[in-house]
Amino acid sequence: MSLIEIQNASIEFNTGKKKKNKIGAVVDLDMSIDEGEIIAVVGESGCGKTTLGKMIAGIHKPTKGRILYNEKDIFKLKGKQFKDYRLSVQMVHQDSYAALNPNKTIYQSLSLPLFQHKIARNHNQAIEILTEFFDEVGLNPASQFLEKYPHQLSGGQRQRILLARALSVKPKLIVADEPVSMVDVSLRISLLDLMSRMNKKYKISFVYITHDLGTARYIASHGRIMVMYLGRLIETNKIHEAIKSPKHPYFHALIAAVPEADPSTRSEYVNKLPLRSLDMPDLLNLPTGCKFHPRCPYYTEKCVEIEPKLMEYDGGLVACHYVQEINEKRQIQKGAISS
Ligand SMILES: Nc1ncnc2c1ncn2[C@@H]1O[C@H](COP(=O)(O)OP(=O)(O)OP(=O)(O)O)[C@@H](O)[C@H]1O
Repeated sequence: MSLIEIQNASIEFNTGKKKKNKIGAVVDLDMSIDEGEIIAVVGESGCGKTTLGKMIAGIHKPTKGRILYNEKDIFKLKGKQFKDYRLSVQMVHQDSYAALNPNKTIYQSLSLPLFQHKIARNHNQAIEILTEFFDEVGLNPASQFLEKYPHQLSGGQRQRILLARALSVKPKLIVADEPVSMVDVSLRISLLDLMSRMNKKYKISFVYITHDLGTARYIASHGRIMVMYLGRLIETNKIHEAIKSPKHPYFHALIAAVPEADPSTRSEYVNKLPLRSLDMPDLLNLPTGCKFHPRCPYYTEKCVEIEPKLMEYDGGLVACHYVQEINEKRQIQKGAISS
């Protein structure tokens, strides 16, 4: 049984007073998250990753569709039950400075949810719980950090504190939205390792949101990837399979655009896919049919007219009318190169 099941969910935002000013940040999305699973959600800026994350965390209510948690619709949960859901799904944001109240010490900020949700009944219990999780995230002795204000800590330390805060309320799922993008490159791996450890030790599921395929591959090495384009899920599969052999032309182009430090480790898809346009369409003025067709080198009239649905292909799901033909073409090209 899935921990969370998202069924045909959409989120629209009004960007002006008129109906035509509505944008679909997430469109008809289906997805399930299993206990202990790590899913990386990738895509270009503005494709709806954060909106999806906030929807999973119960912050944005879908304008259509449902989110089930242990088979119950979370937006039909009342009072304490909804609060419990919000506690079970924690969100860690990229900007650790904005996520912490600058006028409160770390202890004041982190003990508040513990008291609110009766996880700690007094100061000593709160200190005990926070010390345990500060140790867990490598911030020891905890006393050295608890009395500090956010500005007195480094970005890496603040991000660890956010992870300790999330852990302290014993979540089932952490939605980590670009959690390492504002941290020094040298510290990124240790934070990703920390999340992997949390996943294994506490069986916490992770939805890891990023535009960086390298960190996605690292953290979700045994998990799944979901590729989003203009609010739509366009490809999903086990991450290794997907990166080794992307199926949707957009995902192929995304992978081919990643610079590799060691060219010998490049995947066979490193050959650039010459896109017809580098620009993303405007969400207020979307193309007809397949939303990728104005950029796709393989498009036909069918793509202009009909939006493809996700369909099973080679162990994953892909939303492309010509996935089979394109894949065959690639195999032939690959054969020609290697012979
Ligand atoms: N509260 C809001 N009101 C109106 N529009 C919004 C709101 N939140 C997001 N959007 C719009 O929805 C679209 C998707 O935004 P979202 O932040 O989910 O994308 P993203 O993939 O996370 O981007 P990034 O990687 O830049 O954070 C964008 O066009 C954004 O401007």
